[in-house]
Amino acid sequence: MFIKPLHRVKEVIDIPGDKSISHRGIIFSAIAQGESQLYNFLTGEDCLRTIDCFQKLGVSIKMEKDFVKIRGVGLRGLKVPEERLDVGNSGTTIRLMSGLLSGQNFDCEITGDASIQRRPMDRIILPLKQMGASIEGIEAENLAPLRIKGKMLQGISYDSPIASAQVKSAILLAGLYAQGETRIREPYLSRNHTEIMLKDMGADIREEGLQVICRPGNVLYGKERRVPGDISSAAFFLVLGAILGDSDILLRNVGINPTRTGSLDVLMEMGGQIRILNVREECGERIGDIRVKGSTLKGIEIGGALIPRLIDEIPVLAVAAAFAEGTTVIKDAQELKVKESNRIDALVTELKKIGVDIEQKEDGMVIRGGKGIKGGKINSYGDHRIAMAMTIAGLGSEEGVEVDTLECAAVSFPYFYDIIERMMNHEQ
Ligand SMILES: O=C(O)C1=C[C@@H](OP(=O)(O)O)[C@@H](O)[C@H](O)C1
Ligand SMILES: C=C(OP(=O)(O)O)C(=O)O
Repeated sequence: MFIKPLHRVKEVIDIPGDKSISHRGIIFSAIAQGESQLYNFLTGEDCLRTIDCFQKLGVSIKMEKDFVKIRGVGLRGLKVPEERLDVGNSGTTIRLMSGLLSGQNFDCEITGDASIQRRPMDRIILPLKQMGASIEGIEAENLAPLRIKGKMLQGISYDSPIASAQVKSAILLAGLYAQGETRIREPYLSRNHTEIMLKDMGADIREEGLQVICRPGNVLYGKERRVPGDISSAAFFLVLGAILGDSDILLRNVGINPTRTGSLDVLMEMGGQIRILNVREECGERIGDIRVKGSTLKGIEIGGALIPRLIDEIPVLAVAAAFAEGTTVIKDAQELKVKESNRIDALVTELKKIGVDIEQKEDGMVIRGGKGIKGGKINSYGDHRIAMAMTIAGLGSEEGVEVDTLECAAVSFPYFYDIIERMMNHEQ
């Protein structure tokens, strides 16, 4: 698709449901007692895969008009699946489910697409084995497909070398089935939706700074909840509004949990005209509307504790940096190499092609901005965040950008290109 340059955008956009919270809504409701209803559930491909896996584990999950209805089977009610579970492109699904499946009283296998089969699983295999799990790569060590044999687990105290909510959540899910207490400590705080939702459903979970403590034994209760809009999806339009001169975009009902708002902090520090309005809380998650106006941006340094708070937004923040006066340094972000694609390689290669002065580093990149983006043809590597970030680059470019595959956006933002087409057809 050819993305033609826009000069300004005035829009009100309802952002689709948060991917992390939608996954957790299915997983925790499946092992709860009673029925749960999830409103504003993200019908992206990743979350549909999570539904499919739990249906194969014997859980009744139905898509109603406005919500997803899950009939919980209780902690011990999952059934042996008749076939291998397939998570598609979703790292969150395979890692969280591996923790859950390790503590069942049956064996099963789980896999995903080519990208999932390249992503590291040792980060969960190692701590889960310490808990007594039996989990191994079937074709290659520490890679999916995985064979998981249900075992009696023991609680552990684990110092995670990386700040990863997927690792933390896998261990907490195993901890629900373990004997004794489970503790996880991470170097920086990663998103805490698991802690918030499990607590809200009745689990004995405590957060103490960078440490989470889980005690088994409590029953989880199903309930009705509304999934906040995904700030990782909102970020594409935050950047678009900021880089296009006379723009004014209002994004409604966006999750602004402080463990997720790194992109807001960064864009504001860069000079972005951003206001957060109508802040409220639902089921422990903070929600607000975000308004962004055309801004004059300046380069900054992004690293350390900020990284887990904006990890999925780095592709589009790199686009913002191309429009910012001065230098932007992104460091401590080596995790980007093990996402759906190697996002450091992808960003540096593709942004260079469309005229950005960008230098690759081992743990990130340096962008000398202020010259904007010229245009050209890019490769998205089938990675949803790269395709959408390059689309925003195209809208802000001088000559337009040809983006190769658009289908991958459906992984996390199913109607992204409907919004983009509408904007291009009605240049305001
Ligand atoms: O737990 C989650 O829902 C997620 C955690 C992050 O991954 P890591 O835990 O690997 O950092 C993030 O990149 C991913 O999109 C979703
Ligand atoms: C990394 C991502 O997701 P996952 O790890 O669930 O595949 C993402 O959505 O950018």
